[in-house]
Amino acid sequence: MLRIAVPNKGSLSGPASAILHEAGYAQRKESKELVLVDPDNEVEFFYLRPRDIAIYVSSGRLDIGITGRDLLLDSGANAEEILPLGFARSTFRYATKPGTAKGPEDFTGMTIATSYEGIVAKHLADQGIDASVVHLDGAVETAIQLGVAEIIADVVETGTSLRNAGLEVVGEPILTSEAVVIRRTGASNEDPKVQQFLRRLQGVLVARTYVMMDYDIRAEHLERAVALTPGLESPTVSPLHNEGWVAVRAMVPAREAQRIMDDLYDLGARAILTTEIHACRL
Ligand SMILES: Nc1ncnc2c1ncn2[C@@H]1O[C@H](COP(=O)(O)OP(=O)(O)OP(=O)(O)O)[C@@H](O)[C@H]1O
Ligand SMILES: O=P(O)(O)OC[C@H]1O[C@H](OP(=O)(O)OP(=O)(O)O)[C@H](O)[C@@H]1O
Ligand SMILES: [Mg+2]
Repeated sequence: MLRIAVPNKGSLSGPASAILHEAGYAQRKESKELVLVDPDNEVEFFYLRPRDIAIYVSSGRLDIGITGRDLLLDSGANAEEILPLGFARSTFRYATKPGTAKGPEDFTGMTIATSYEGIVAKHLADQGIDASVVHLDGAVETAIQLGVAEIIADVVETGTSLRNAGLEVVGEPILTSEAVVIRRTGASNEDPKVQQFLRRLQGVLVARTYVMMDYDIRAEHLERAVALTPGLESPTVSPLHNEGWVAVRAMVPAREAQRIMDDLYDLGARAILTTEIHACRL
């Protein structure tokens, strides 16, 4: 059985279970369940604290895990990223009250509060900055108001939490994060069960990113239409009963679908349809 770690709480938990469910795996019905066996797919899911997942995976007791890139790096665990998943996107940044510092070079002698001590200590050491780091579990934005630190280093998504605390980002982002699939560093790439798991998740990512587009067009405009909808390999072109017309079918990026439909219409295409893709293997 493939043993997989899944976040049990926080921002990663819901979307991680959702992508696994879309990929055809059984998922827990209740947030208190800690282990779930999916016998049909020969997989066992362990619902663990997101912060602990890299440690379990690096121990070799679990084959793979879903966690945040920032949590993986912070843990210092012997695990590596094998597939980015595109959700729980954020940046990790320093922030402070306006006027405190222009950049990390001004942090010398100051105290930085964070839940990600590993990332911050390494970043400061790499930059040769001599500052103290104080570890807090969460809600670190309040640490400045309460005088525990002059600077914070935290996850920033929309920036709302910082704004509400009267803080502003300082310096460049330390890193950009998203949910990722991880495995023990150097673990075999060839395990067919792991390969199948990754193909299924990739299939969901593609199905989320693309739509299927169908349209009819006069054969003389086909080349220009196909340039707009090149598909992944090459579009399917079928004859229509009406002579001089063909039907075209191709995958297109969902984000661009409306613009492509407008351009196809202007070229003379008609009966332009898009349909959602539910699953795929590339
Ligand atoms: N607002 C957010 N937007 C996107 N990703 C986030 C956000 N907050 C946290 N994350 C990501 O979630 C992961 C941290 O998960 P964790 O469960 O420790 O914290 P959380 O999601 O803030 O939950 P909580 O603080 O409620 O326990 C990290 O990868 C982090 O980048
Ligand atoms: O830029 P934003 O969109 O505001 O998102 C970022 C905030 O979200 C997370 O906090 P969370 O609500 O999980 O609380 P926590 O600080 O206790 O983890 C994170 O720690 C930031 O505080
Ligand atoms: Mg949080």
